[in-house]
Amino acid sequence: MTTLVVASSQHGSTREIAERIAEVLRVNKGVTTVVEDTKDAPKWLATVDAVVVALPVYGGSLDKAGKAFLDTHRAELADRSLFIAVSGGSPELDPKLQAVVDAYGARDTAYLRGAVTEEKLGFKDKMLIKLAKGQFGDFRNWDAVESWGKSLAARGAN
Ligand SMILES: Cc1cc2nc3c(=O)[nH]c(=O)nc-3n(C[C@H](O)[C@H](O)[C@H](O)COP(=O)(O)O)c2cc1C
Repeated sequence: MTTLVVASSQHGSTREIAERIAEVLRVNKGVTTVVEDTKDAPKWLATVDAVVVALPVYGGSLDKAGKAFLDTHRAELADRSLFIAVSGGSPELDPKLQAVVDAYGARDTAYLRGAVTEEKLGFKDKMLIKLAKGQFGDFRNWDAVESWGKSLAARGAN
């Protein structure tokens, strides 16, 4: 059985989280994994039993491509073990967004802090972060990422 890890990522930090989740499942739990972006992930859906979707928060909403993947494939995902990881710059996930995430009926969800790297952002995005009084930095907690990733093996990602 293969676990599909879908990485919806605009600047790469959520992709690295998705890759680390896939790596710990593979190395520590012997699970066959594949990591794909939202464009290439659909072709795997028919052949996998478990799907982990990792997507960031942008401008107070779930990343458009990641949310579109969850919405478009809702029926197929309902027949599989689904896990959702949200990444964001804020210390905590807005409860309104948590409610949106919960509505997908995943077996488990996690909020894993991401990275807001000033050098990777264009002028407009930098201004948006500054206006929102957001912080720049790499807030990813790799211990939390790995421990959540490993925990999925006992809950259907195997
Ligand atoms: C323009 C912009 C808007 C953002 N808006 C939010 C936000 O509303 N809430 C939040 O928690 N993080 C916000 N972030 C932080 C991102 O969620 C974080 O940088 C995430 O790790 C980005 O993932 P990516 O590198 O895979 O694109 C924002 C980042 C940018 C650049």
